[in-house]
Amino acid sequence: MKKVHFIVNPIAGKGDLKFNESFLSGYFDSKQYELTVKVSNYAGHAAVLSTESLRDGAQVLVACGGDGTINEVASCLVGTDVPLGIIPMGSGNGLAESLEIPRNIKEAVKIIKESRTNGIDVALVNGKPFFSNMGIGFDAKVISNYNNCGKRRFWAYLKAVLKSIKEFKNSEKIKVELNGKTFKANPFMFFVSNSKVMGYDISLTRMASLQDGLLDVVIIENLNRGEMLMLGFFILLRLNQDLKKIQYFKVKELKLAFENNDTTHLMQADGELHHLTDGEVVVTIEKKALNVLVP
Ligand SMILES: Nc1ncnc2c1ncn2[C@@H]1O[C@H](COP(=O)(O)OP(=O)(O)OP(=O)(O)O)[C@@H](O)[C@H]1O
Repeated sequence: MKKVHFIVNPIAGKGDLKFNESFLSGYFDSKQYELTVKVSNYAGHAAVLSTESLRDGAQVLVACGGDGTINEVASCLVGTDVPLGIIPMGSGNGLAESLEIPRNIKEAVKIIKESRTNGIDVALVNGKPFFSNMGIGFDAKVISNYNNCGKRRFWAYLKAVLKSIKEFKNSEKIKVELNGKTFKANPFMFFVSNSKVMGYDISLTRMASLQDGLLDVVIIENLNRGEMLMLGFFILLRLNQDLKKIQYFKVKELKLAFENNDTTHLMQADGELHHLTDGEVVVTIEKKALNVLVP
C-alpha cells in the first residue's frame, strides 16, 4: 500500500473545500493506496502537517494549493527521497504551470498515480527555500496589496497591480554582487526566478529552467508611472525581452545589501510577503534537490 498524504490549503484560489478522503477515493484504488487528507488551518500549518506526515511514513506528499502551499510542503521534502505531488488549487499556480501540471483534478491525480519523478532545483534566500520566484520592489508591493484584497483571484492580482502602480515609491537602493561584478541599483524590481512563469502564463523569465542549477535574475531600472503601465502591456504581449530598461542574468549565487539599514524591506518569495530586517540578502541554488511528480 502506498501512503499518499494530501495537504490542502482551504483558502487557496477559490477556496475549494471538496477535498477529503471520500472525494479522493473516487480517483484512487483502495487496494493500492492509503490516502490521508490534512487541512491547513493557518499560514505555516502546512509545514507542520508535512513534517508530521514524513514522520508517519508518508511516501508521497501532495500540496493542494498554490505556490505558498507548495513552498510550505516542499520545504520539508528538500533533500529527502519523498516526492512532491501537486494539485494546483491556487490562484496563480506559477510552479505547477512551469511544470505543466494541469489544473484539472483528474489529470493532476493521473500524474500522481503515474509516479514519474524529476529532480528540480531549489533556490534559497538567506537559507530559506523558494521554488518559483522571489523579488524586492514592485512585486513585493503587489503581494502586500493583494493580501489586503481578501479574494485570491486573477482580478484581485490585477487590482493589486493597479493600486501598486499608483502607490509605488522606488526607495530601495541596493548594492548587488553577481557573476563577479559589483554594482549599485535603485530598481523598480529586483526579481529572481527558478521557474518559467509566475502564473496566468505571465512571465519575466521564459528562458528559465527548473533543472539548470541556475537562478534567472531580472533587474528592471527605476520607472515612472507611464513606463510601469507600458511594461505591463509589454509583459502581457510577451515583448518584455526587448525592453532596454530590463537586464537579465543567469547566476549560481548573488548577494544584495540594502544601503538603508534603518527600516525593514519588503520581499516576496513564492508569493508570500516577508519583512526583512537583515541588511543583506544572499540567494543560492541547489541543483535538483527536490523530487517532483511530473507529467
Ligand atoms: N487556513 C488558512 N487560513 C489562512 N491562511 C492560510 C491557511 N492555510 C494556509 N494559509 C496560507 O495561505 C496563503 C496562500 O496560499 P497559496 O499561495 O497556496 O494560495 P494562492 O495565493 O491562492 O495561490 P498562488 O500563490 O499560486 O497565487 C499561504 O501563505 C498559506 O500559508
